[in-house]
Amino acid sequence: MAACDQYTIETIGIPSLVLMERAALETTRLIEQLLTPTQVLVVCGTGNNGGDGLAIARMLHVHQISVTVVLLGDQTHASAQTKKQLQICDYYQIPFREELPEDLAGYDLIVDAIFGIGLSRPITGAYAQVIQTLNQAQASKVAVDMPSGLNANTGAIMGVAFQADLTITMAYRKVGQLRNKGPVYCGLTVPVDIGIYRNQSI
Ligand SMILES: NC(=O)C1=CN([C@@H]2O[C@H](COP(=O)(O)OP(=O)(O)OC[C@H]3O[C@@H](n4cnc5c(N)ncnc54)[C@H](O)[C@@H]3O)[C@@H](O)[C@H]2O)[C@@H](O)CC1
Ligand SMILES: [K+]
Repeated sequence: MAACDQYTIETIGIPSLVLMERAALETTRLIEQLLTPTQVLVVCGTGNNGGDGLAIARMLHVHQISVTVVLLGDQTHASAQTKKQLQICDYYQIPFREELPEDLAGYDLIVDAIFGIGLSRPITGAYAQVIQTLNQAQASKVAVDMPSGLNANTGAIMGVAFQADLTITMAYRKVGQLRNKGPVYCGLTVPVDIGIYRNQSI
């Protein structure tokens, strides 16, 4: 998948931010159609999966759906696209918090945009605690691209993983969604077309 992203961005020339906007548009559309949420908690990391989450939060906000954004990690280390999405959220005066709200009972939807296919090591510490707390909430749960903590290649749990009801995944299903713990942690998996394509050699 990373090779397909790279090919689309570097060889075909579609900018990364365009793909992110398409990912967020498709995800927001499905969330609104399938779940009609009213109070949404969007939990973001600082990689591009988090950038998807920030764009989704902004699109829900523009559609007058109440959103709370939690940004985990050091935003000075955020990817370029995620920094851009933070600036756009600033324009819309969408505030973000660095920790989960005490009480999650008021949310009818939680969106997991902490880690996607860039997860590279087991999840520990504050990230692990956040995921465990989210898993206990009553709200519906949507994962952006991958449930955070699920290995995209193997379907193994990397310490802890977000337990999704619905996973909206970009372009193609990942191997890890179909193997091992993948089906259990993804819930229903829906691939969406965001303009990423593979060439014959990938
Ligand atoms: N490349 C692109 O242009 C696109 C990417 N997209 C999204 O971007 C995601 C991939 O983005 P990235 O490659 O930035 O990766 P992620 O956003 O999945 O995560 C990468 C970040 O997490 C950190 N990290 C990894 N494992 C960790 C752990 N266990 N504990 C703490 N930090 C950890 C890494 O150091 C890095 O900063 C996709 O899953 C998809 O959601 C989409 O927006 C479509 C376009
Ligand atoms: K995720």
